[in-house]
Amino acid sequence: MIEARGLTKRYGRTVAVNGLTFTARAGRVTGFLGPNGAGKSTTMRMVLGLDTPDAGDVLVDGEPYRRLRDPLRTVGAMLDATWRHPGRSAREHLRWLAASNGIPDRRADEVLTLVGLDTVAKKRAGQFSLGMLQRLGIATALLGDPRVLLFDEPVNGLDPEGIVWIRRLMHALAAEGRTVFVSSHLLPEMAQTAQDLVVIGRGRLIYQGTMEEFVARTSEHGVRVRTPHAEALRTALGERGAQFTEHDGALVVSGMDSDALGELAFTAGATLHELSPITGSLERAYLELTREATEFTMEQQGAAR
Ligand SMILES: Nc1ncnc2c1ncn2[C@@H]1O[C@H](COP(=O)(O)OP(=O)(O)OP(=O)(O)O)[C@@H](O)[C@H]1O
Repeated sequence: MIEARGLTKRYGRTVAVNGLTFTARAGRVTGFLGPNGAGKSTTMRMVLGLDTPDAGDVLVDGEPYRRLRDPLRTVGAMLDATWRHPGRSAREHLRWLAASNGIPDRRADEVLTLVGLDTVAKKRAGQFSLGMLQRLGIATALLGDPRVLLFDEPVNGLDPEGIVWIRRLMHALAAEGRTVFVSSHLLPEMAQTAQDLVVIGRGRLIYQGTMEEFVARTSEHGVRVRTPHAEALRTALGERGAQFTEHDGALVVSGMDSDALGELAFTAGATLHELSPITGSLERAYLELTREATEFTMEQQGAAR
């Protein structure tokens, strides 16, 4: 489990993280989302003791990182997959890390097999592709068999096969009871990977809860229709008191399901070229929520002046 309480970090006049409180639970994949510069990387660095908070604290399985007796066995992370020792092979790199942390040599081979790099274990990491480096970064995070895992943008630059592989791996790690905390800008991918969400904007918490609730609570639902007889349908909708908006030659009707709308169109003599229910999506919910947060913060700043 990761527990942040009132976590705050300033860089000069920039408040990168501002009173952030959240929990990432064990046995779940928690997506960490926010616009560029929202404070995600800074938060992750504080979880890992690489940055010191100005206020608040963050606990990993009940302890601040710096008090962990066996950090690599408690928490593993991949923050920047492009780092590697160019002259060392993947196996040498992992064995060196294992040796300096009291982890047996054979664990290096185990994690290389786990991430599918066993056939290139002796190749120098300087010659690795981005996808191979991502896998090596994940192998490094898994080396100490930790209960808590952090991944910052793990699917960046991966091909579709690599993306599916990472998604499955994260689900498997969470199913083993581990805490998996992952940031990504790829919302459709996150929608399939994360079970819980922590969303931040300008260093503050915007949402914490399940993916399902996030999408259901914030997203608009409705039915999209296209018809060459739009006027007839508008009149019928008006008589029924239904709410609708118009986008790109289509009507988006709320408060009616597609069955009722299809019947109404039929009675109004409006031929339908499209009748599609709009269900919530992570992308839509995310855009709505982060936009509000940005506007709110800007208003606050304006009022303070
Ligand atoms: N070492 C630093 N020195 C000064 N300012 C910093 C430093 N690190 C981060 N910041 C600032 O803190 C804010 C939060 O940055 P951070 O990198 O944590 O955001 P992020 O959510 O990870 O963004 P992105 O999605 O673009 O990676 C930004 O305004 C950034 O410019």
